[in-house]
Amino acid sequence: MRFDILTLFPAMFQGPLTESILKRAQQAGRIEIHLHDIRQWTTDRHRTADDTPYGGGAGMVMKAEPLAAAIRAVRAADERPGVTILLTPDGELLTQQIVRELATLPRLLLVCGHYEGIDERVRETLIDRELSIGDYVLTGGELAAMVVVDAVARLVPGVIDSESIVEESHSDFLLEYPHYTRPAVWEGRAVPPVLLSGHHGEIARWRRAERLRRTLVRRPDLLARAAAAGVLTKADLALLAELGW
Ligand SMILES: CC(C)(C)c1cccc(C(=O)NCC2(NC(=O)c3cccc4nocc34)CCCCC2)c1
Repeated sequence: MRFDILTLFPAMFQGPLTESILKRAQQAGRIEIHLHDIRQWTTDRHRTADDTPYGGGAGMVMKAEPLAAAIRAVRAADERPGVTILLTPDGELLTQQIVRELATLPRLLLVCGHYEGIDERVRETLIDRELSIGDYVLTGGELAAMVVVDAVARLVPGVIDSESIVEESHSDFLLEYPHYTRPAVWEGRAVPPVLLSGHHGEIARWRRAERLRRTLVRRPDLLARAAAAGVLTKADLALLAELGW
C-alpha cells in the first residue's frame, strides 16, 4: 500500500513514520510512505503557498494553485488509483471501520491543512473524502495524517504479526480487557487469580466479560454500535443483561 502525504511541513513526519513498526513496514516493502512539500509546486520567487483570506479576517488560507498542482502531480506519480483524503475538523469522524475500509485500498493521498485551512475550491474539485480524527482544535492536519497512516498501515498484511491484530470484528467496538504482567503482587496489589489459573476457557470468558463491562461503563456509545453492527453474541447479550444493560 502506498501513502502520499501532502503537507507544508514534511519535517513534522520524522519520528512517527521513521521509527518502529512503520519504519520496519517500509523497509519490508509492505508499505510506501512518500512525503511531498506543497511548496515544491509554488511558482513565485517567494514560494507562496498561502495568502490572506477574501472577506478579511485573521490568518492565512492555503492557496488553490500550488495545492491543486501538488495533488495532480502526486496522483500522476503512480499508476495505482488512490483516494485523496483531506484531514479536516469538518470531516467524517475516523473509526476503526473506516480504517479497515481504507486498508483495502492500493493507495491513499492525505492532504494536510494548515493556517486557517485550504481554499474551498480545492475541496470541491480534488478532494474525494474528508476525515476528522476528533473534536478538538489542532494547529494543522499533520498529526491527523499520522494517525491515519498508523491506524491503516497496521492492518496492511505483513506489517504486524497477525496474532497481535485483534481480528474479531468486535475489536472495532469493544474496549480492551485489563492487562497484567509480572510481578504477581505489586505494591500489595495482586493479579486477578483467574489469570494465573491456567484455565484458558475461564480466562477467555473473564477477558470477554471485562471487555463488555468496561465498554458498558466507559463507552456505552461503542456498545450501542457493536449491537447495531451485530457483533455481540448471545452470551455477550446475556452477560450485558446481567450488568443491567
Ligand atoms: C469543532 C472543532 C473540531 C473543535 C474545530 C472547529 C473549528 C476548527 C477546528 C480546528 O482545529 N481548525 C484547525 C485545523 N484543524 C484540523 O485540521 C483538525 C482538527 C481536528 C481534527 C482533525 N482531523 O483532521 C484534521 C483535523 C488545522 C489548521 C487548518 C484548519 C483546520 C476545530
